[in-house]
Amino acid sequence: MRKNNPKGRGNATQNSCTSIGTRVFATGIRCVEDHTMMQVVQEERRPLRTLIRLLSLSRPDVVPICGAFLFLVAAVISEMHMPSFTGQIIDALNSKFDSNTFASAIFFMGLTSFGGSFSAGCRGGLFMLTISRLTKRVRQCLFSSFVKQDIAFFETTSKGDITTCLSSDASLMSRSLAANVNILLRSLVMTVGIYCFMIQLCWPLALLSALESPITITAEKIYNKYYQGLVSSVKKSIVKSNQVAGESIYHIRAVRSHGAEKVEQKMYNGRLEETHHFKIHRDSVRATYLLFMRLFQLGMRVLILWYGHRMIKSGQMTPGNLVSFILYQMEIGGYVQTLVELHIDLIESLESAEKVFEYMDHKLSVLCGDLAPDQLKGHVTFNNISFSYSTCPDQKALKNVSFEMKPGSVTALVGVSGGGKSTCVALLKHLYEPQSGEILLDGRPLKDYDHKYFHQKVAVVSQEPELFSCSIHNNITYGLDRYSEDVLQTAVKQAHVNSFVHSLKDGYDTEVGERGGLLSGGQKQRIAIARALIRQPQILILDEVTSSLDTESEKMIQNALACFKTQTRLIVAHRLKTIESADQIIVIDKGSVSEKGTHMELMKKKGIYYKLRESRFNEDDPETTC
Ligand SMILES: Nc1ncnc2c1ncn2[C@@H]1O[C@H](COP(=O)(O)OP(=O)(O)OP(=O)(O)O)[C@@H](O)[C@H]1O
Repeated sequence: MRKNNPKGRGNATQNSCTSIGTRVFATGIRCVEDHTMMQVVQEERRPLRTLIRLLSLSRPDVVPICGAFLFLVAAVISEMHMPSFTGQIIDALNSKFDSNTFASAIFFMGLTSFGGSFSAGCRGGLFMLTISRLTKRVRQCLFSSFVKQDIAFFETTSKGDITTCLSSDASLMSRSLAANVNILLRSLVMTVGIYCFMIQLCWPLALLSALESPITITAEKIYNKYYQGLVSSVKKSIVKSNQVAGESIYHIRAVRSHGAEKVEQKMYNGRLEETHHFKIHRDSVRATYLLFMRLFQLGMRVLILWYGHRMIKSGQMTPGNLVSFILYQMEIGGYVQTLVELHIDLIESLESAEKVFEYMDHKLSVLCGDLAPDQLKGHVTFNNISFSYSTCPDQKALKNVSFEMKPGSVTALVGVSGGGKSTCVALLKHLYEPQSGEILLDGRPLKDYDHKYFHQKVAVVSQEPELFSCSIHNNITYGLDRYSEDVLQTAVKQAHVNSFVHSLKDGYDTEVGERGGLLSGGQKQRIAIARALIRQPQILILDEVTSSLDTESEKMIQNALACFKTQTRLIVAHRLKTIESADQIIVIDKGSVSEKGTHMELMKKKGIYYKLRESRFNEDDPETTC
C-alpha cells in the first residue's frame, strides 16, 4: 500500500529553508505548495484513471455493453412518450368522447409501455451479464496475480485482506461500471406523501390504486422466498470459491514448491464458472419478475383510467384531477436519494478498484528463467548469502553464509532455534531472493531455472506436510501434469503409503479432509514422501521431518526416506541419530556458519556442535529442540 506523508515532507523542507534564510524559505514554501498542488491534481485524476482502466478491462464485453446502452435509450424514449399519450387521452376525454382516439391512444400507450418495459428488462439483463463476466475476469486476474506473488507478500498482507479483495472488492469494482445507469433501474415507486395527495384528489381511485399494494406485496413475498434461495445458492457457491482460494493462499508454499499454480487456477476457474451460472439464473428470474410486475402495473393504470373516466362522467372528478392523479402515480420517489446513494456507491467502487489494481500491479522480486537441462547433477553452492525478511529489514536472518552440497551427498543443518536453518531451506526452495550473494545449482543461479522444472527437481518433505482437501491420490500427484503409473506405484510402495491405504474403504480416493485433518501425522508424512518420490527429484530437503512423530512412525518414515539414495539431501533435524552419518554437518548460529565438518570432526573440535550434542541433542529427551 502506498502511503503519502506530505506533512512530514513539508516539515523537512521547511526546516532546511528556515536555516538558510527568508528568501529560500519562501521558495521552499512555494516548492511545498507546488508539490502539494501536484499531489492534489494527481489525487483528483486517480479516480478518472481508475475508471478508464476499469473500462478498458470491460473491452471483451463491448457487444453486451453497447446492446445495454441501446436498450437503455429505447426505454428512456418509451418513457418520454408516456405523457404525450396521456395528453391525447385528456383530449379525448375533454372533447366529445371519441372512442376511436381513446382506444388508439390506449393501444399505443400500452405498446410503448410494453416496449419500454421490455427494453428495461433487456438493459438490466445485459448489464448484469456484463457485471458478472467482468467480476469473473477481475477475480481470475487477481487470483492469478496472488498465486504468483512472492512469499514475502503473504507475510505482509493479511489473509483477510486477500479474501476481501477477491470477494467484495472485485464485485464492487465491477458494479461501478454500471453504477451510472443503475440510477435508472433503482427507482422507488409510491411514497406515503403521494398516497396522501391521491386520497385528497379522489379516495375511491386511491383505494383502487391501493389494491395494487397487497397484490404486489404478496407477489413480492412469494418471489422473495424463491429469490432468497437463489441468492443463497450464489452465496454458497462464492463461499466454495473462497475456500478454494483460501486453501491455495494458505498453502502457497506448497503450491509454489510443486509448481501447481495452474492446477489451482483451473480449480478456482471452475468454481467461478459455477458461481457465474447461479448468478445468471438468479438475475434472469429477477428480470422476468420485474417484467410481469410492470405489466401488472400497466393493467392497474388502465383500470384506473377507466374508473377515472367514469368518475369524470358522474361529475365526481375533473379531467385535470385525473391527470394529476395519474402523474402522481407515475411519480417515482426518491430520485435524489438514489442519486446520492449512487455517488457514494461510485466512490466506494472506485476505491475498491484502486485496491484491486494495486494488488494486480504488485511487482515480483523472485524471478524465474527458462533453464531446464535434461541432466541435473544436484550440485548446490551457497555463496556469501545475506538475507533479511521484508517484515524485519533491519534484522539479518543470514550473514555471509557459504557452503557446498556435492551431488548425492547428505548435508545436515543444525543449530539453536532461530539460528537460521529454516531460512537456508526457504532460500534453497527459491521462496525468497537473498539481498546479497547467490545460490547456485549446477553452477547456475536459481533464478535462471524454469519455475516448474526447478520445483520438480527440488522436492521438500517438511515437519507439517501441506495436504489439500482432496483424495490421497490427488495429493500424491499434486502439481504434476503427467506421471507414469509405474512411477506412482513405486513411489507409494517405497513411501509405505500402501500399507495404510489398503485398509481404507475408498482406498486412494479417500478424502484427507481440510489440511489432511483426517489422517495421522505419520500418514501425512508418508503421503508427502510419496509426493516427493513420484517427482524423481535431484535434490531433497527434509525439514525436521520426524521431530513430531512417535518411534514406530519415525522408523517407517526413516525406511521410506532411505529410498532417496542418489539425491543431494539437505536435512534439518532435531535428533542426532539422523545426522550422525551425514557427509557434512553445518552449524548455523545467529545467522552465520559457525562450524562445518563430519560428526567425528566436530566432536573432536569440542565447539558449538559438541555442546549442542551434550546439552540438547539428547536422544532421551525428545522434547528438546535445537
Ligand atoms: N517470516 C519471517 N519474518 C521475519 N523474520 C523471520 C521469519 N522467519 C524467521 N525469521 C527470523 O529469522 C531468524 C532465523 O529464523 P529461522 O526460522 O531460519 O531459524 P531456525 O534455525 O530454523 O529456527 P527453528 O529451529 O526454531 O525453526 C530468526 O531470528 C527468526 O525470528
